[in-house]
Amino acid sequence: MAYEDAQLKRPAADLSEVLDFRAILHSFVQNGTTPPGIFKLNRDFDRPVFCFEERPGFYFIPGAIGIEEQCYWVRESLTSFPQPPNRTNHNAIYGEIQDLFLAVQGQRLLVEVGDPIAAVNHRINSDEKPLNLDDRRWAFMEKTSGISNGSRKSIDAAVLLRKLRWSTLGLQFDWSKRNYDNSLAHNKIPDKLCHLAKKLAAPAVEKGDFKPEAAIVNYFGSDDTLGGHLDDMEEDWSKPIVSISLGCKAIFLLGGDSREDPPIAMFVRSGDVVLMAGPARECFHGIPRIFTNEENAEVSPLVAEFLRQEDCYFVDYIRTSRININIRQVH
Ligand SMILES: O=C(O)CCC(=O)C(=O)O
Ligand SMILES: [Fe+2]
Repeated sequence: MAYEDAQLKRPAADLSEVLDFRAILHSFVQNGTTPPGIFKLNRDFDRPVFCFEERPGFYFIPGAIGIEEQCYWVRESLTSFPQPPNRTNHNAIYGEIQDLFLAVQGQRLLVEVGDPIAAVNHRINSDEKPLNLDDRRWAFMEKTSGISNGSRKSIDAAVLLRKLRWSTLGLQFDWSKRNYDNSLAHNKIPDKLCHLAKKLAAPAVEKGDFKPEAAIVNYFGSDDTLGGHLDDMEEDWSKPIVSISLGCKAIFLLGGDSREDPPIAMFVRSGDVVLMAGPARECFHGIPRIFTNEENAEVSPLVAEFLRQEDCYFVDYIRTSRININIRQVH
């Protein structure tokens, strides 16, 4: 996942060069035409599916997810997906964090509560089973509790949510070994996500079945990018990666199988779905830019839906963030 690629990282200077599949869909519906090098799949699916002549195995489904469903997946991405045993980028520093989003709503602080010296003293001075403070050294506390004063380290739950960069569902991906680690505790990928991924994957599944086993959820704040990379840790590359965009608009760069191939730049908006299967699994790709300013983020329908549901914490988050859920068959 971590192949840096200067070419893919560079933002497109001229946005008029960036392909806009919403406009492509619009003209296809109006007059049945597509730009040179792009065609619509002939087979019938719920929505038109577009492909590039020069990138077989890559599929773009504009507006594949409706607005209410987008809200549902944003909620899940912020509330249940980061819950243990799913791992997040915060695990390495804080250990398991339970109920991060509830803590944001409660305006709490994550406070370092474990005190290694107290634990040793406790062990020396008592016959009791030693306190297992090393397992849970951080806990959420009320800001008013006063415990954050003094020498204890603490961090605002809202800051932690901002710094959430990824969570992993189903089989857990070990970023240090760049591989799936079957021995790590995990839950099955949620049924609803499994059903959705199977349905979305259909245009890219020619034979056999697509079995969603793992997902990586990427969270992007305004300056976050994802460098050019390949997802090459899954066994069967004929199976697609199903990639769902939520929140702010971004630019997706699709390179070729060589770093020399000039990448194709396209906008990805909330509700768009990309599939990469077969030869497209060997295409470098990345996210060089997300748009968090109001006029370019194109997130207002989603914001309006959350406002209707009176969910200000979701609104605050999604106004300036993008979430990508990408689902994979591992074995
Ligand atoms: O954010 C995206 O649209 C792409 C994510 C991706 O390529 C990945 O997680 O491997
Ligand atoms: Fe990827």
